[in-house]
Amino acid sequence: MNNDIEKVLYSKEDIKKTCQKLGQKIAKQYAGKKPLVIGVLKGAIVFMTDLIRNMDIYMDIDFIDVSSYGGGTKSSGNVKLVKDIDTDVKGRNVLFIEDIIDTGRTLKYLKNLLMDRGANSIHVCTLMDKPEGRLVDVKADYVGLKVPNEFVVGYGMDYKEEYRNLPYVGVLKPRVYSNLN
Ligand SMILES: O=P(O)(O)OC[C@H]1O[C@H](OP(=O)(O)OP(=O)(O)O)[C@H](O)[C@@H]1O
Ligand code: HPA
Ligand SMILES: [Mg+2]
Repeated sequence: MNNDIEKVLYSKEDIKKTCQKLGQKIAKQYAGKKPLVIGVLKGAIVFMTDLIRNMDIYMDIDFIDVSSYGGGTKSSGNVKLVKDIDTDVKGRNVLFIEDIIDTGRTLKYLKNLLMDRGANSIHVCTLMDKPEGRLVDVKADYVGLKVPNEFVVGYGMDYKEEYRNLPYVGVLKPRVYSNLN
């Protein structure tokens, strides 16, 4: 896998520091509020497990699975709900955990969904933000690191379902996309 990477954008150490900083900041703001922390599958799994271990507060966790990239590098434009949460969100303070916000379509869909179900507040924490990719107007409340307008993989993020287990975030070599080895 390492051999498929052209450049590393953020190292394991960069990400570790970011998780500590974000976790402590969020914990301060949610102290006493017992948030419902919702991980957006599959990309957010790695980040969420590191982030919540840096938050010394009571919380509930749940997961929602949505998909719009179908494994490729372009958003289909259609956000598909694959698995819903099990928790009733009425009156809850919800914090979504995302790996990346790119076009913003996924986040817009998720915010609308829970607003309609009567959540008290909805905030979003993303490890990566790609502002130049934005096609709909949404912002995260907590942003870890910015990425340029390139397709990135690792630390939860995939290309064709692979590379999620890389401990850093990077860009793939062009030959990976052309399937040449
Ligand atoms: O801002 P957007 O353009 O909507 O892109 C961001 C979303 O796309 C990716 O999910 P994907 O649909 O690839 O599913 P996955 O997490 O299972 O890989 C990523 O994990 C975010 O949830
Ligand atoms: O740059 C990206 N990489 C992986 N998954 C993604 N989903 C949206 N943007 C990206
Ligand atoms: Mg994906």
